Amino acid sequence: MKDKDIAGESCEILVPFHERKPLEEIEREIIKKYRKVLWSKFTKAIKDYQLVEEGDKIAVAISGGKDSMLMAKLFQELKKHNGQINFELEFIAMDPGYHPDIKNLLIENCEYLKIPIKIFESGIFKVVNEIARDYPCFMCAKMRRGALYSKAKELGCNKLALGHHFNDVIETTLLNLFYTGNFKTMLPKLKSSNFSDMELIRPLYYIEEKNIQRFIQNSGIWPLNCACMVAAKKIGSKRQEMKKLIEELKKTIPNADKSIFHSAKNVNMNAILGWQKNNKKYSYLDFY
Ligand SMILES: Nc1ncnc2c1ncn2[C@@H]1O[C@H](COP(=O)(O)OP(=O)(O)OP(=O)(O)O)[C@@H](O)[C@H]1O
Repeated sequence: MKDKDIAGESCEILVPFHERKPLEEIEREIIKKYRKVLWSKFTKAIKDYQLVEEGDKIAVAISGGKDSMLMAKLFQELKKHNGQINFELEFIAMDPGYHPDIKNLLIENCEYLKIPIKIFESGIFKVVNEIARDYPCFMCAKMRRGALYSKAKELGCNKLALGHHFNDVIETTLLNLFYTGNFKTMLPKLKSSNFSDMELIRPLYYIEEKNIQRFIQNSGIWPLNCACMVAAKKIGSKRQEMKKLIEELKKTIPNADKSIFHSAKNVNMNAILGWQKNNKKYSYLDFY
């Protein structure tokens, strides 16, 4: 069975262009054919934001989707080719209560790609379905983050890597702007507020989604497209709405995506009405 049969209705299906390529070829292409759009962007984010440091033990969170599978392979390549920094990797996959076919697809893909995942169960789908029917996505994301941090900590890791990429960053920025009226982006790393000595890192920060899709489809892999069993059929995705909006904007403003991304680096504090820091609100008039 192909996973298009089990995906939610609102999910985009990534259909491979051809049969699965041999693993050695997939690995080689990451650093050769996709050097500019994947490998260099991954290493640049790591360097710019010091995402990987000496002695780190990093829990790489694998959902089985295209983004986190690529992230796993990039980390494995980094370990192979980087001689300077000593770091260790754990690959963790949380089973929130997947359909058995989804779980099998996850396991089979990871076996083929030689990603040694540690799967653990959380029962999140069941809990969310029972106690948070009206806001399942919010609750699910919160519980998922907690479950991943706990597992990472249990394995002795000091960092948790998530597969958010460039487009997730700009979509989040616009979601905040349009739906909550604030300016807030997604950061490349942050300290956990609930788990001491744990950091969250996003090494795909500079990587564009279209290049991840191209790589995955060219590799011949069927990723998990949308494994949600709770909300997928109930709600349309606001993120999808932002994605479409950005595509429209790019037709007339080709660099719109890059400008949204860079705007979070170029905030002019002399032309800002108000801001929040550590839960405290400030107005520019406080400093007038
Ligand atoms: N069940 C899970 N087990 C482990 N990690 C997860 C799981 N679900 C999500 N993650 C992590 O959180 C990141 C963001 O999750 P989200 O659901 O937004 O992913 P996505 O955009 O569909 O990415 P992916 O293609 O990797 O699934 C994933 O890239 C992955 O690193």
